[in-house]
Amino acid sequence: MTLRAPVTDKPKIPAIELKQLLFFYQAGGWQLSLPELTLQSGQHLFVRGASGSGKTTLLNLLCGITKPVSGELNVNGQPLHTLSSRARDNLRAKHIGVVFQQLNLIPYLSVLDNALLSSHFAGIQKSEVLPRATTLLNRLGLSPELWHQAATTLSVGQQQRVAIARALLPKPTLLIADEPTSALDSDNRDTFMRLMLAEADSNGCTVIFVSHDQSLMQYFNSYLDMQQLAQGVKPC
Ligand SMILES: Nc1ncnc2c1ncn2[C@@H]1O[C@H](COP(=O)(O)OP(=O)(O)OP(=O)(O)O)[C@@H](O)[C@H]1O
Repeated sequence: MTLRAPVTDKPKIPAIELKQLLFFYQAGGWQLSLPELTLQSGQHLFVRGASGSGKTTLLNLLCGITKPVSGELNVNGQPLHTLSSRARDNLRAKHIGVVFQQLNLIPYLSVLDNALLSSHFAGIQKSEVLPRATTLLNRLGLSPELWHQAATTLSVGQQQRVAIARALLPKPTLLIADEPTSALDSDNRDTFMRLMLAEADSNGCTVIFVSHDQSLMQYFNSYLDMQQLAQGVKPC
């Protein structure tokens, strides 16, 4: 008789797990010290904090642009604190969508080509991603007559939507967004937030969203400010 092992649910790997994380730009200067944070896959976290409290620094660490001075930082089970810069870039290209305040659109590329750029870096064929790109641009309110214009001819609010489309197209497991709604009016902001989070949810994507705008907290299932994070408070 063969005895089968009982069927058990695989333990889920947290989307983010950080422990005793320390980062500084120069020794003796400002430092970011975070005792603990765990985010489950699919969680949507809103992070707020005063100017200069380290929000952008934290996002740079989470997406592997910078590396902690000490401590552990695991993203989808990958130990970012041990990976080389190239391995972190690779992980970001394949699994992390990023929208920064500066947007970083390529000025001479069209709206469509800017949106497709992330998929190119993730190694996804254009023919495979094109139908999803056009659907997503439409859903974000960017109509076909805009797709072949240079991205920088668009309003800042439209450019923010191109940047979100670019971040979401390769179906990342983690979306990191730094003030992406700052140039939108309240109607467009509401549409944008709902679309971004619905799109993220449809792929089970974890979201970390940083903003000064406390009214956006209503869209999130968990919340932290930088001060609480520095004290090791768990998201509520
Ligand atoms: N490249 C850098 N070199 C040295 N110090 C830096 C650098 N970038 C940021 N800092 C410092 O690190 C601290 C945190 O900056 P950070 O940009 O992370 O804050 P923030 O909360 O995102 O601010 P804001 O809301 O104004 O964008 C600040 O004191 C800032 O001066």
